[in-house]
Amino acid sequence: MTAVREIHVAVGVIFRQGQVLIARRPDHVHQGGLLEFPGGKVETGESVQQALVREIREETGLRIAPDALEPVIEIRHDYGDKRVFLDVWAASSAQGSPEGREGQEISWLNVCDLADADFPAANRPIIRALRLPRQYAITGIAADTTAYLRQLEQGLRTAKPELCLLRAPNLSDDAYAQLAAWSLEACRASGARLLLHGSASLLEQFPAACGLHLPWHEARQHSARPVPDGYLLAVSCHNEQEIAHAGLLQADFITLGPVMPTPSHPGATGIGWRRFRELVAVSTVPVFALGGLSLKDLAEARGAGAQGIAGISFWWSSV
Ligand SMILES: Nc1nc2c([nH]c(=O)n2[C@H]2C[C@H](O)[C@@H](COP(=O)(O)OP(=O)(O)OP(=O)(O)O)O2)c(=O)[nH]1
Ligand SMILES: [Mg+2]
Repeated sequence: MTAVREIHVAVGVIFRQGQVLIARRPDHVHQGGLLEFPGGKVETGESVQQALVREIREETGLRIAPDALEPVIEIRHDYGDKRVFLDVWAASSAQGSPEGREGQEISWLNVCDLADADFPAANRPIIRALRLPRQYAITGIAADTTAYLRQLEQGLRTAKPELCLLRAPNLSDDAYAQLAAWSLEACRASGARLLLHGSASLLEQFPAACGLHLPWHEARQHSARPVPDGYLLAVSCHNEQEIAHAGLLQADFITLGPVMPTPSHPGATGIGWRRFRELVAVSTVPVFALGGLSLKDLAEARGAGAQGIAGISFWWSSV
């Protein structure tokens, strides 16, 4: 049997005033009746940007400039009857008023109102990516609890991270729980979302947390998503097999690294950007680059297909 050819699809997330343009696929086509981001197949000889400009024009009448496109995520998905490579780009300055030029219904929706079940299955990670920021701020060490809380509040105030992880692997469960209670309060007050790090039972103890980040030794013990969809689920991954497992668990995102050598994992050499890019390509969920990175590395990370960068040093001063 010959393998089914993968279809390269240019997908456009068009933003206007905080909303995104959504169309309904005609009933008779593949994945018909479901909602979609406008776009279509990349034709021979076209770049993905050229294809997107053309498809958006044909389907909606909107004009977008190819150099205003920003990469969002790349997704490979096998529908059984079709294999697609969704090459997803965002545009925030489309010209004109959109119309469904192929007779399709179109509308502007808020990202928080996009429901997985209304879209083709391959779209789940696109929706996840649109809800995630470019930085994932991980707590570092501090001399004692007072210093930790002072550092957390200072980091929240100055770097204003939207998404944080309370990582303190050397603490006892009780000490971690105490820090979690305080940190949740500090994050709530500053509008940041906080994930807790450890086992799934943490969310039963702290239902007000925004999600759970599983270290690999916890993730490997699960064979299905251990938290409800309303929470974020993150997994620490280091290789292809772990990335596949995170996909199976329907993680909302993963961290992957260390990309560069880092003081928090002494002895581990970085995988480097080339290997990082190869591993991102096999992930079916958004990926944050982790390990020895600073904000200067964000462009490199995004160029390698990452959602953004994760780390300690860009928001946490060392003691
Ligand atoms: N445009 C678009 N296609 C998607 C999304 N999600 C998803 O799985 N797909 C799949 C469905 C199709 O198999 C493929 C895109 O095909 P398409 O029907 O848009 O292609 P096209 O505009 O070139 O249409 P046609 O000229 O071949 O009729 O990608 C999405 O959000 N937007
Ligand atoms: Mg199309």
